[in-house]
Amino acid sequence: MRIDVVTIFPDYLAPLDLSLVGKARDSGLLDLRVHDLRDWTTDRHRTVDDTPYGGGAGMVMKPDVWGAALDDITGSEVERPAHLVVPSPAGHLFDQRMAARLADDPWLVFACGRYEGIDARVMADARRRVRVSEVSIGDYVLGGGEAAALVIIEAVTRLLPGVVGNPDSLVEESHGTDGLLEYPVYTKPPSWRGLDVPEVLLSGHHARVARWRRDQALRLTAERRPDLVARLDPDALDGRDREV
Ligand SMILES: N#Cc1c(-c2ccc3cc[nH]c3c2)n[nH]c1N
Repeated sequence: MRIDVVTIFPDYLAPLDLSLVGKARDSGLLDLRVHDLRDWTTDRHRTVDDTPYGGGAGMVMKPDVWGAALDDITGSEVERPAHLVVPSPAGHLFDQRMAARLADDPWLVFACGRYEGIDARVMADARRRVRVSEVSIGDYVLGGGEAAALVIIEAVTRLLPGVVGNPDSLVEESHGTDGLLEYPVYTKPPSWRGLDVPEVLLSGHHARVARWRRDQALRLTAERRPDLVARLDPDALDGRDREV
């Protein structure tokens, strides 16, 4: 997979050199390139914003600068279709299912806005040539798209084949395929500051451990995310294996 990120704060994306995403880059599983939007400005002040039509506070990012940048980047490979991902508070809500869909794309280009956002004609023009998705990582306000790009890139990269050592670990986790929150986890010592690991986890009885974990996942999901419970398959709720 190739990922390009366009931003006026390239250093904001420095964490993508580390850990899981850094390893994916080093191993060649991920070709990630970060671009400074100001490289496409043409004035001596390297201006990327201007006042909003219709008035109002703040500034809007200029279409001509973004257009030049996206033309260069998305036009650089004809054999691979680019998918433009634009973090936006007005975007479709990002979730694990969207992460899985994006992980199937061969090429993602992130356009990270700042100020009051990117001139809407940039996305309208891009839609003439490439797939465009405006995506939000949640119902709160950030100062720009870079933090969202970090979140989305990490969630997508870890789903790429070969990135996570044990693919099984992708299954049993919060918001994984069973739609439940993850059960509590423990490691040595068996007792710590007077707090003991639940006995069942020390029993070696795999079926009981599995049942306990599912019960915990159901309990936590019901307590913390009743909205996810509403979406569950009723047959899956009791955790019994059934012949299909
Ligand atoms: N994704 C996302 C966002 C944003 C966001 C994204 C881009 C810009 C550009 C200027 N301000 C922004 C806020 N706020 N909250 C979210 N969940």
